[in-house]
Amino acid sequence: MPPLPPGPTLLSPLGPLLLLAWTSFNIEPITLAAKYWYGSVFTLYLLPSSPVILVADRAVTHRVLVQSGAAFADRPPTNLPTAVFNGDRRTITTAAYGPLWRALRRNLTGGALHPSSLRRYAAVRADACKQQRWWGSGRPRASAPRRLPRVLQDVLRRHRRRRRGVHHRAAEGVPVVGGRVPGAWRVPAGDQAPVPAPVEAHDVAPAAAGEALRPSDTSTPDCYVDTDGGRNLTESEMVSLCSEFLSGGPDSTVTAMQWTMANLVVQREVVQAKLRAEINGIVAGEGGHVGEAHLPEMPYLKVVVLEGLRRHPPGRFMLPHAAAAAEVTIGGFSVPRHAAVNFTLGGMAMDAAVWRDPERFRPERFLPGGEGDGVDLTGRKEIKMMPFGAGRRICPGIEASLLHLEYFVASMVAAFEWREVPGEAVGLAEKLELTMVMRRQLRAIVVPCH
Ligand code: HEM
Repeated sequence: MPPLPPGPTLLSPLGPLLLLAWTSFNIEPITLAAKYWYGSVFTLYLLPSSPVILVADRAVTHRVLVQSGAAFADRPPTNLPTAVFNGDRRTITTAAYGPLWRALRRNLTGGALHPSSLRRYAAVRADACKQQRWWGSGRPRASAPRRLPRVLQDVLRRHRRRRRGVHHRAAEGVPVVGGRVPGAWRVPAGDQAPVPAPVEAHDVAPAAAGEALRPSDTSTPDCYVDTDGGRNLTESEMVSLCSEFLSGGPDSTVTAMQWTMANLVVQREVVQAKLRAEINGIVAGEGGHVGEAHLPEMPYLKVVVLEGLRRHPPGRFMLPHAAAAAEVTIGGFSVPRHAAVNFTLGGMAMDAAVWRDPERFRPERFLPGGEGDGVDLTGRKEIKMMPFGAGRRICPGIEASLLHLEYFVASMVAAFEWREVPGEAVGLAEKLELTMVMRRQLRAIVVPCH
């Protein structure tokens, strides 16, 4: 077999110390230096026994994730803490590439995240926007950071419907433990492709944690996996699935939204004013209220959101991938079966070979004639930026996230002018938490426009 990709051996003893010392330790600068010294495929030993193979080249990433199909669509085995929190590889994010992963993912994309489902929740989003009206006091407020996560989580969590008198409470279709748990798809046993089939809803009384689930409603609610080979999901599996849905999704979206709003505050007179002019031109006759039907008519809004995702991708790496078979190579180097393989998603979006003046927030680069014109976020043809990943494991929340970003950014800009607090310049320094957030939270004066 060819050797592992080269990499800094010094990190082998230092890696665990760095990780222990800083839980939010950002390895991005190390990957930049490693790329310089070792080329675009290299190995980092953040834990001595677990090499991470990093790919820092757009063309190689395209070959590995898109052209090679499923070759790198697996995930590495989970360590103990991840297994505790993620139901031992029984969530979409952690499941091995295979029938369970396919079933879980199809249930999400064909159900809760299906465009028709997303459309159905337009009223919840509109309601969330109405609740923001109190922001417009003209006084400085840390509005965006405090309210945005709540607004989005409201949207994702409080999807209420009444069917035949039964009140379902579900997070875009994900069962909520402790409330009413909607039924879901049955995953057939064996290796055949899972065929979704609705099964009954269940009711978990809040006080009855641990008790058996009782069928309570035979309507067909939004779905999630309920059974696997004929068995019910355990409560801990349900919690893991709910948590996967409710934590990563809103967190990444809110992060992207805050960065976009921050840049709109910094460039109030140019970018924000241009965006408001576009929005007003479309919604002026409707009291400034943005409806989702208006969004396709707003090309500048789209490029503002794209530039936010390019300049400040919430994650700088993907979730770790792994080879789906033994004896696989990348760029002539060996990739052991269960080794983590990752991609420098953040670095690629700042690649000066593609992006002119990449540090600058400049939405115009995505307009006709610009270097980002026609960019494909799924990276099917080529990878220029990939805030949602690429290939088989690409983020299934991509459409939902773009809708939320466009709708909320447009609504916030239509309703308020966002101004810098005098004497308090908006800082664009970063801090690594679950996602790459603003080191100093955005504070802005929001002035009602209507
Ligand atoms: C701006 C918002 C978001 C960004 C930037 C983002 C980004 C990503 C990235 C980079 C990955 C890793 C892809 C890979 O490993 O190849 C991912 C995976 C995933 N995302 Fe998102 N995401 C966002 C929103 C959401 C939302 C709203 C949901 C669902 C409600 C979601 C659910 C998932 C799931 C389940 C996976 C795992 C996919 C798999 O392993 O097959 N994400 N996301």
